[in-house]
Amino acid sequence: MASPHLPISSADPYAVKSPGVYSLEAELADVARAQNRVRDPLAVTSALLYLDNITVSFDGFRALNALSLAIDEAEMRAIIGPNGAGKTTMMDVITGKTRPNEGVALFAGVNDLTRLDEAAIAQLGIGRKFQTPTVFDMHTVEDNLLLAIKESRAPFSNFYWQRTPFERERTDELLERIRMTDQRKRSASELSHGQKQWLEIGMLLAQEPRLLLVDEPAAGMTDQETADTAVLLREIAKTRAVVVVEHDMQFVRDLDVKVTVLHEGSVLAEGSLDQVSANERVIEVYLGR
Ligand SMILES: Nc1ncnc2c1ncn2[C@@H]1O[C@H](COP(=O)(O)OP(=O)(O)OP(=O)(O)O)[C@@H](O)[C@H]1O
Repeated sequence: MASPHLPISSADPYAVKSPGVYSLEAELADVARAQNRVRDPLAVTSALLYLDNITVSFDGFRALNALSLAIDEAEMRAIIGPNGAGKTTMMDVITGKTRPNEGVALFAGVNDLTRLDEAAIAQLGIGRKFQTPTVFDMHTVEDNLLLAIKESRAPFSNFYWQRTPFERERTDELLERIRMTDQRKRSASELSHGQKQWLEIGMLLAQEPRLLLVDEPAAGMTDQETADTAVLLREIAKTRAVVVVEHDMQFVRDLDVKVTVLHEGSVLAEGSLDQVSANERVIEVYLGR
């Protein structure tokens, strides 16, 4: 497996360049350091996310059955598979919502996800986007982002609408990244379904996750929104890992990334969409139906 881990050198990309002087870069460097983003020399794997032999049983039924999967830094992976294949359960294991009965789940080679709670895992830099957008409808687009920025910096603190220079710059940057600068003053309640999804992705990016888990982003989107979402996720995956669970094959094709097919709680096939689409077992259990 390729190991595009981050460099550890005197030219530390996360170094604070001018201590004492405000800069967005320096603020983000603190986030990276807090998430221990420079590769730990004790890491047992170069993969950012490493699942090995994960089994989850519900009353004897194996929702995950010896599942093994590795995701590299800044890799985007699409996960497909029939209903009940175990996709959601896998996301639940990664985020600490479900404890596996067996197996290894490591983040950044050192963090044992099976021993951490959901809050600690989020703090490590794993963000999860559920299928239904959860934005604050009564607030504007930019205030939704501001709330997420404030929450990521001082969880559970009192909320003040006044913005610091960091928050102003960060809001602008996130608006640009999700291509919603021209929508900033609109109430979230007026947005289309697709725009709400992008806004929520922006809110997750406010936490600077190293790994973003995205559950069926294309569901309910127009064709244009679906195509735009693929472009957005590809852009995001240049700087962080993204795992996308999706049923929409045109969307998966647009993502143009390695695909993992799950079936009955295990990996059935991996490869490009063309490769897995030609796999007879995959056709039999999923694509050909
Ligand atoms: N809490 C639970 N208790 C019992 N069975 C469960 C539980 N959660 C999931 N399952 C079962 O585990 C299997 C895997 O479910 P999961 O939701 O992970 O599949 P999925 O691939 O996400 O499916 P879908 O595409 O329909 O969302 C299913 O058979 C489901 O019924």
